[in-house]
Parts: sequence; C-alpha cells; structure tokens
Amino acid sequence: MSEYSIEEITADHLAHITAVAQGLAGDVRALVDATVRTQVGDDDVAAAREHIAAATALLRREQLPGAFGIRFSATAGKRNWGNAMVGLRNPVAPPMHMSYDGEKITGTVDLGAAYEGPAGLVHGGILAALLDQALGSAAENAGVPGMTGTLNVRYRQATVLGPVTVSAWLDRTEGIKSFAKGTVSTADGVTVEADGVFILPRWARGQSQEDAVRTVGEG
Ligand SMILES: CCCCCCCCCC(=O)SCCNC(=O)CCNC(=O)[C@H](O)C(C)(C)COP(=O)(O)OP(=O)(O)OC[C@H]1O[C@@H](n2cnc3c(N)ncnc32)[C@H](O)[C@@H]1OP(=O)(O)O
Repeated sequence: MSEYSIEEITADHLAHITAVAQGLAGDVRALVDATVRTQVGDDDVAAAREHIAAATALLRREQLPGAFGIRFSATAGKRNWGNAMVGLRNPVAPPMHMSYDGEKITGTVDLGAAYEGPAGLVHGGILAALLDQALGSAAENAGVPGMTGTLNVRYRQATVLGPVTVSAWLDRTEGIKSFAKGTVSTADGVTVEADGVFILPRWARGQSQEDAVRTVGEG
C-alpha cells in the first residue's frame, strides 16, 4: 500500500524535523484554542484572519500531494506523524502521548476547549477515537496488528475537559483477530470502558509478523 513507505533519514535530520513539526503543530493547536475562546472584537478578528491567511499561503507554497502516510526508517522507526490522535505534525491530534510497559499502553492527553461535547465535558467521539487508537496500538505492540473491525464504547460517567489517561491492553487473539480492551480515566476514576476487535486485512494475511507490523500497524 502506497501510504506506507520507507524513508531513510539521519539522526540529526530527524531531530531537526521533529522539532520543526512539533513547533508548528503546537502553534496551530494554540491558535485553535485561542479561536474557540477568543472574545476580541471584530477588528481584531479581521486582523487575525489576515495573518492566518498569510501563514496558510506560506505553508501552501510546498505541499505533499496527499496525506503524510506512515513512514519507516532505521533511525526513526515508525513515523505516523499525520495520525489524527497522536500525530506529531498534526495539530488536530490533541496529541495523545503514548508510553509502553510490556503489553500495557498508557496514553496521556490534555483535552482543552477544542474537544468539548456537552458543556465543559469531552465529546464522546473524541474519547472513542482515543480508545480506538490506544486499543489498536496495544494489538500492534503485542505483534498482532489489525484494522478496527468493531469498537464497543461504554460511557460510565462524564469526562471533564482536562487531563485524561487512556489505558489499553491486548486481551486475547483468535487467528487474525486481536481482542483489546481499555479505559479512559480522570481524577474522577474510570469514565469510559472499551473493547475492540482488530482484524488483519486480507491483503496483509500470510505476511510475517514483522512485515504485518510494518504494513498494517499505525500506533
Ligand atoms: C493497525 C494498527 C492500528 C494502530 C492504531 C489504530 C488506530 C486507528 C484504527 C483505525 O482507525 S482503523 C480504521 C477503521 N477501520 C476500518 O476502516 C476497517 C475497515 N474494514 C476492513 O478493512 C475489513 O472489513 C476488516 C479488516 C475489518 C475485516 O476484513 P474482512 O472483511 O476481509 O474479514 P473476513 O471476512 O476475512 O473475516 C475475518 C474474521 O473477522 C470477522 N469480522 C469481519 N469483520 C468484522 C467486524 N467488522 N467486526 C468484528 N469481526 C469481524 C469475521 O466474522 C471473521 O471471523 P471468523 O474468522 O471467526 O469467521
């Protein structure tokens, strides 16, 4: 699949482009938060829009033909920098920071005003997306990656905007199907529970486990 590619880069270049991408995405995230919460008058909004249009035109000077995709390299491992939940250069991603402890995955994320659903609370679709990512990554991390087939989400109590922790782990596998579970927690305790089935797509079946992780995996 063309969205997965090999791109060798040096460690120095990786450090440089990481810093540039994180800086830009962070600035745009701050702009989104400022946009949701601004109370300035029309003139200031008009002036801000001119600046934003100029910045957009600058960035449009040179663009990828499509999405970032998922890139592999010996130095950088896997780069899913366009990912909507964890992508390092994607300002839409909150982003969720993932850490790995054996087969358990922990995602930490601070959800601000841009992720609101009910007043002061996190949008349920955002929570489902974070869980989809974490459960899928748990399956991938355990060496049994797959596309989300089914994701069941149970919202046990409201999730207040602010810091949340997403936990995920592989429950079991059945052939090409991986079953993962996870939770979202805040200071209030567990707010959401999820379980999902992740299925190796037909085109990836028969590959070695290593190849499957490099061509199906995303987390
Ligand atoms: C990848 C690592 C990811 C890391 C991070 C992930 C975060 C992001 C995750 C995503 O957002 S993935 C994008 C959302 N998901 C998709 O777009 C998936 C679209 N669907 C497909 O690609 C295929 O339908 C799928 C790979 C899920 C299943 O492939 P097939 O339709 O060819 O399945 P097949 O007919 O061969 O059935 C294989 C087994 O899976 C079962 N199955 C099929 N579809 C299912 C389903 N949707 N839910 C549960 N089980 C399902 C099916 O019953 C059967 O079970 P048994 O072997 O026990 O008989």
